[in-house]
Amino acid sequence: MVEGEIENVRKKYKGVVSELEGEVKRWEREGGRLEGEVERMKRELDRERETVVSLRSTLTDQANAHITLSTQNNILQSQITSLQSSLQTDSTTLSTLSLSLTRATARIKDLENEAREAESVRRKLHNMVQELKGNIRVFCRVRPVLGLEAGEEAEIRYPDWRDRREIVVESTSESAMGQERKEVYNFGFDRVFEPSSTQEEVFEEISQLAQSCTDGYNVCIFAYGQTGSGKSFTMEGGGVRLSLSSLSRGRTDADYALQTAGMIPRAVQQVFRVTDELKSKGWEYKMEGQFLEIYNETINDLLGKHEFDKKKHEIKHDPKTLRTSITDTQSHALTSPSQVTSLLLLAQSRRSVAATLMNERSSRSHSVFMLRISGRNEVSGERCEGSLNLVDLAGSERLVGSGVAGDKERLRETQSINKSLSALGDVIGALGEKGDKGDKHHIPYRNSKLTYLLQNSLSGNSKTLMVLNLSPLAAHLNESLTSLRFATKVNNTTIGTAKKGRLTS
Ligand SMILES: Nc1ncnc2c1ncn2[C@@H]1O[C@H](COP(=O)(O)OP(=O)(O)OP(=O)(O)O)[C@@H](O)[C@H]1O
Repeated sequence: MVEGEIENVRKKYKGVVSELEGEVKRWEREGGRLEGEVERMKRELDRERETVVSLRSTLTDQANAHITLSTQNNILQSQITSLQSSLQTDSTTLSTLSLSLTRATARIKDLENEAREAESVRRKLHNMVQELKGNIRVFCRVRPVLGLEAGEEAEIRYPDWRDRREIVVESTSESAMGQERKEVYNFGFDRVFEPSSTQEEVFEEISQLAQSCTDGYNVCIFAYGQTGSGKSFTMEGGGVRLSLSSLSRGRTDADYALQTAGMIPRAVQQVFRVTDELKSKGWEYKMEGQFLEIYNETINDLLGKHEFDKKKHEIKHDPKTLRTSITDTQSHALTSPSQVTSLLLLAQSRRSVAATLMNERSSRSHSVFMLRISGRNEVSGERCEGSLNLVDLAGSERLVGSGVAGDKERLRETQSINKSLSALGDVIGALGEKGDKGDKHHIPYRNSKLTYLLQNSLSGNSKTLMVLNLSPLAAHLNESLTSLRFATKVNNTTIGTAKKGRLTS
């Protein structure tokens, strides 16, 4: 029974036991899992410990770096403070300096104005000296070396940089003993223009003179010099003859023509401007112009009705009015500078037509642009008459060599040129002597067409300027010296003080 009882109990608890056994196994598995977990946590803890150690050391490093940086920061801060203070000082100095600069600039402006005024006083005094000296002036202008001529220059110096009145020419020759001999020639004129001088600069010196025709003076401006020395360039300008150098600098024809406009267009422009300004003072002006050429002692009208002037012209001087007229020539009423430009172009084209027909005729003839001006002042009742004659003389070179003697036409041209140029020199010389001998002294105006044509503008009562044009080339040195001597003779002549052709009605 007990056994039965045990068996019953065993049966009764068998399920519980197996359940408990299952529970024990589950707990054993859980224990194993927890042990693994503990193992993993331990490893993790170790890693974290290592991390903490490394972080601590990093922290220490960072703390050290922080200390270094804050030290540097302090140093920089103090540097900034010191820079700021020196900046402050500098900006104060700068303000002082800029104030001094403003004052200095103003002073420079004042001084420049003073210098300009002094220069204009000097110019006026210079002009007064000129007036006292007489009314003939001589300018000398040396043209630049042209492209292909480089390396062929003569030795020419301009030592008088202030007043620009001297020119020194040096020539080297070989003596009979074979020794090199250097000769130095000094010349002085009223003004010397170096090759770099512009047309504007030349006109600045001439403008007062040209303008005086509006005050009733007779003014004569001659360009003298050998062929190719720049006479036409000076009187008429570079015109449409574009130089290669100007093209390469990208200039247009119009720019070049404007910049290189010569004394004739500039003088005409100025006369128109001045007469326009004088309108407000009651003056009314009438202007008329002629353009003549004297070739082989005959006069040709470059502005006549026909392209070729075949007429014979006579020069007439009215002793009462002192007016000069040339029979059968056209006198054009001048109304605007642009109309004058067209007339000049017409004259130029007629000269070049003639030049192609007759071997370089333009350099073998004189051209005379004559502007007559008469003014009337309705308010004051004054009247005045003046004239402006701008003359481009024939090439002054002496023709040597067998070719000329054989060439009849060339010989005749040369004789005509020599005759008229020496007549011009004689007239100027005689005008100089007239001062000593009184009015009865004979002036040989009739010795050439040129001097006879300009008789009334070449008296002691008129203002005369000769612009001597020189070539800069060594090959032309002898010709240049001859020209310089001729111009010196003219320059040493004293002719009377100019008188205005001012009449009172
Ligand atoms: N001041 C200057 N600047 C630039 N070129 C110049 C100057 N003077 C003259 N020339 C140039 O030199 C050359 C000769 O000048 P130009 O024809 O005026 O001489 P000229 O004395 O009138 O000669 P001709 O008696 O043959 O008429 C031209 O090509 C001209 O353009």
